[in-house]
Amino acid sequence: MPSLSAPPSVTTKTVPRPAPDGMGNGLFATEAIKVGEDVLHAMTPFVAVLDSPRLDDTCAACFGKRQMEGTVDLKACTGCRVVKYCDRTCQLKDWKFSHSKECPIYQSLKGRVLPNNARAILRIVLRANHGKYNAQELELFSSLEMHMDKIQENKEQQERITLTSKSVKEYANVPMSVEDIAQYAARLEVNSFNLTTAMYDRIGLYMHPYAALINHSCDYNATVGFDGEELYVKAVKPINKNEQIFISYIDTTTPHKVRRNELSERYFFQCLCPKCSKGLDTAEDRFLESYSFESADSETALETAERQALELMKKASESDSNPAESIKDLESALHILHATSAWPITRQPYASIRDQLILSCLSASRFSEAFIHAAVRYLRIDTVLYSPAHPVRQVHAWVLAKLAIYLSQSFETHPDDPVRLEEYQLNFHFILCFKKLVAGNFAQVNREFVGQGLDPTQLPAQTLVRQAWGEIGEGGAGCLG
Ligand SMILES: C[S@@+](CC[C@H](N)C(=O)[O-])C[C@H]1O[C@@H](n2cnc3c(N)ncnc32)[C@H](O)[C@@H]1O
Repeated sequence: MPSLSAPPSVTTKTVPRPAPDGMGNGLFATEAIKVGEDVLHAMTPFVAVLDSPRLDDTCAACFGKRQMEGTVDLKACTGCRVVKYCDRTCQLKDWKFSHSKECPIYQSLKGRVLPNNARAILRIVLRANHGKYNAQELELFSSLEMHMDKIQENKEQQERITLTSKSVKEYANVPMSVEDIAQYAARLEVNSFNLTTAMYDRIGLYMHPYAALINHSCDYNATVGFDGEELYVKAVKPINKNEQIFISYIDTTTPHKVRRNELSERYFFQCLCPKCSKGLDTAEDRFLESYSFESADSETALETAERQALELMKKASESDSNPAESIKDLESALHILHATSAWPITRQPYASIRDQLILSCLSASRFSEAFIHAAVRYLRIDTVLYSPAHPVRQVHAWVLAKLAIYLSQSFETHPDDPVRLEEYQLNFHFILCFKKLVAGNFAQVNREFVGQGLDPTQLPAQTLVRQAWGEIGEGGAGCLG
């Protein structure tokens, strides 16, 4: 192994070294790290690009950070009209990073927008060929696992990578072979992160060759988050000196079989973490034990329910569906799972359907309903699915607190006022910036409730909401399915 170390733009309490159990290299703690502390902080990405639908509503330089802090009128690049920026500062930054090289290429495509992975590979190729990476960054990148042998066994994946690499070579017009570009593409597939907002919504892909050294465990001790273009890895469990850092590459709230398939398809390994070693004996899989199979068809009934619920969830997430239609579909999906009498509210896809339903309710200004589902999620679901310090729990806690405050103040006193959703969401975003989130904890949320004179059982005359709190308190959340 070449001597790998963190580039100067990274602050970290880790060191890379070979990891056990065929994991390749990994990162190990150089000192004890407390819950909530930074494991790693990278100031800039090796490459980061927005997903195509986000090009229109998110700044391609700060990735929405400035939009969270106040109203920003995004302006399209006058050259290519593909990317948008908050202002000249953001534009100049991206121009220097690599847009000066890619802008003429985008222009030549005459309105056709390359998919996100092609845009990312193009950026890496252009930057590498113009000497914009230092030797240390390139050495780290070249050391990363790419599983070329496995990719070559998969005809579809191989063809996709070759096709993208050929196009990138043609557009970039650089003295690099298609094979070398294909290696960049393969490394990107295995090593990129989902770039997310502070609300953990995916907006693009992000690659950092030092952070990419972190291996996966479904029983992880750290999580990744973003503040604009900065990447943070925070401890969600106490980490001892010399202990390996683990994050989760996938949604670990899904059953064992789903996790195993996702990890082997995209990352080519079998997870041997403590959670996977338990096989079916975990909260995600144990639910069938209490289900009495009366006939051979019973298991099929559960599978049918799951399929129908997933279909409705997919339909609801299609970009052109209006929020009221989505709410109907998502409620039907919840009812299908609830009607099996065997599906705990913590088992996927129940939890994800509810997450989506909360977003649809907010988009449709149906805040009482959003509140009820947010309360069930915070009190009954997150406590099972996530460790107490997990940032997702903090995002959900803030959403709940803000909804409670909103419902108790504005909603009650001005029932006829049209709700200005933009303002409302902006307010959310402002509060939910990543640094604040991870520094926060549940006591803070509770203090906010109390500080606002809010006892959830004493909320104003919102019968539905008060009733829901009562039901949750009595452990009756299942009836909200
Ligand atoms: C993002 S890279 C992590 C860094 C990698 N270990 C390396 O040396 O380049 C992902 C790859 O690491 C390996 N890996 C990560 N977590 C693993 C685990 N829990 N068990 C086995 N291999 C793992 C797999 O080869 C996977 O495709």
